[in-house]
Amino acid sequence: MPLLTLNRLSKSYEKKCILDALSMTLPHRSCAILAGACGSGKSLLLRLIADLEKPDSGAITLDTEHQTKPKGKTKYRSVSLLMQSVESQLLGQSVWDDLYLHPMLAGESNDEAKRITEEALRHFGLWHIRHQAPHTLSGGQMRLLLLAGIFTHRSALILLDEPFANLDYTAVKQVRSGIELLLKAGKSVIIATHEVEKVISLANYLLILSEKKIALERPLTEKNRDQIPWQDFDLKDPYAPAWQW
Ligand SMILES: Nc1ncnc2c1ncn2[C@@H]1O[C@H](COP(=O)(O)OP(=O)(O)OP(=O)(O)O)[C@@H](O)[C@H]1O
Repeated sequence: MPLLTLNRLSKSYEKKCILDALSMTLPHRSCAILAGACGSGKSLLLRLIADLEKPDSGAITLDTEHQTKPKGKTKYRSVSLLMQSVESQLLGQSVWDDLYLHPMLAGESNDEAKRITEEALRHFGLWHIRHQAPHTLSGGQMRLLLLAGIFTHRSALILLDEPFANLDYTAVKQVRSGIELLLKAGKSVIIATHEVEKVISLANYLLILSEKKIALERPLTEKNRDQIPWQDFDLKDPYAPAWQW
């Protein structure tokens, strides 16, 4: 069974149809790029998968059979979403506090939450700035902090909405290394992005959203990436050097 199956999802706003009987599957251990033009519905699709909004019709099935579920009273999530508006998702007074909220909200004991927080901060290279206020971090550090929080969730599937928006090259590298840590931990990731070239070397699956549906869905490899009809969907950045990431 695939990790995620979407079956004929439809969604309209005030009679304007945005997604129309959209279907797709996502294999386990995927790092998928979700590409598509502005306004095609990428963010909406991620919100539907994260259960933040309901479709008008259709079904979403997630296979959590193999997910490590915590014992006892601890809650767990199946899907975590990093939204585009980064600052609105940072809640703590310090980097430490912000990360600590994740295991605390999941119902971990104080000691376990402290252990998880320290581990995630060290793992994501944020330990040295643990006393800094989140709103004083750079854009790349903010996203890393959010990825570190998601790392503690035990979610099977992680959704990232435009994780490279407004970042310089150093920050792009930081976010890419954060995504690599999530992948190494066995999580699957869907990355909605216009900046395909920044993540193509990490990705192993491609989803293109066009005309209210997934118009193209296939495994992505170094060998087949040049055969994808990127131009048909206006997705290859004419200003970026060929896939150099
Ligand atoms: N809550 C809402 N109410 C009305 N229309 C909405 C709502 N949310 C999204 N839309 C519309 O749905 C369409 C898809 O929006 P969405 O933000 O998902 O696109 P996108 O592909 O993520 O765009 P971008 O790449 O620019 O971020 C747009 O036309 C948008 O105006």
